[in-house]
Amino acid sequence: MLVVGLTGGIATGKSTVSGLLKAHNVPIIDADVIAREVVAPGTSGLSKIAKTFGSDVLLPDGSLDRKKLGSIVFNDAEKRRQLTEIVHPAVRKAMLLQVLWHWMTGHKYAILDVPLLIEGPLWKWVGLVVVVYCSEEIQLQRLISRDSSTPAEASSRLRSQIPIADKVAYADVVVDNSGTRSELESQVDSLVKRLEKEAGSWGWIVSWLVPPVGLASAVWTLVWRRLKSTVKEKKA
Ligand SMILES: CC(C)(COP(=O)(O)OP(=O)(O)OC[C@H]1O[C@@H](n2cnc3c(N)ncnc32)[C@H](O)[C@@H]1O)[C@@H](O)C(=O)NCCC(=O)NCCS
Ligand SMILES: Nc1ncnc2c1ncn2[C@@H]1O[C@H](COP(=O)(O)OP(=O)(O)OP(=O)(O)O)[C@@H](O)[C@H]1O
Repeated sequence: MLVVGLTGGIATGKSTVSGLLKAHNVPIIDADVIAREVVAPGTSGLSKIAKTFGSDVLLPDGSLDRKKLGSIVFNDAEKRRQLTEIVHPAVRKAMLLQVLWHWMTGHKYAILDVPLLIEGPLWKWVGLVVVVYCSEEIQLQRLISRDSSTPAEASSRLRSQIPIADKVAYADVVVDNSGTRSELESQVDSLVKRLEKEAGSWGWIVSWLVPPVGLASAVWTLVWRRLKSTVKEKKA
């Protein structure tokens, strides 16, 4: 199975692209959704957060005050590291289980929609990296208008990630979302065609029906990816 990493910078349009991919019946595993599930009321994730950041980051109903926690972690790299140390292992485990599920249910490919794919660095473990790009100016404008945030809040979020121009260097496919939504739609249509082609048909059926072939093909993809990532790291 081809596992595709979809990423970008904050507000470059990952969710918009994954919404368009869903309309093509492409299976999506959304890290932002999982990251919310693993800190829902009653989870060990939420208790660890309350222990680390204090009960001030909880709302009266016991759920996470996301705005308050965001204002802490997006202004302090050490606090952000503490939060990711709590949340990311649970997110990675849930994503792996979902990938296995999609493989068992006979999907040729699945998309991992992960905002921090490059920072992770999960990108070394996927077969194809797709980066949704727009300029930093557009990123800021869209972020401010979507979240009704102040320019300062939007900037601190943006600065807590690797700049989008640097992420592009890791991409196998760049989706340029600087233009209109209909321009984006036609790029997504081309992406789906490419995924269908890269995932193959007969080769994929053989790998699925004969698990040792599937395993060998997965190992080969990972070795190839490691070689490619070493070259990219040397260039960066
Ligand atoms: C700090 C939190 C509570 C703020 O919640 P909020 O609802 O305001 O934002 P939301 O979760 O929708 O995230 C919006 C975007 O912020 C960016 N972002 C989120 N966490 C981080 C982080 N640790 N570092 C950099 N950017 C981040 C991503 O681009 C994400 O798509 C939340 O983002 C969080 O729990 N972050 C840690 C988990 C995480 O890393 N999630 C990203 C996917 S694994
Ligand atoms: N081509 C476009 N033209 C105008 N607005 C757009 C376009 N693409 C996306 N948007 C808008 O920009 C905002 C950010 O897009 P989206 O939420 O898809 O980004 P994201 O990368 O998923 O963000 P995050 O990292 O916060 O999850 C949204 O309000 C969306 O409706």
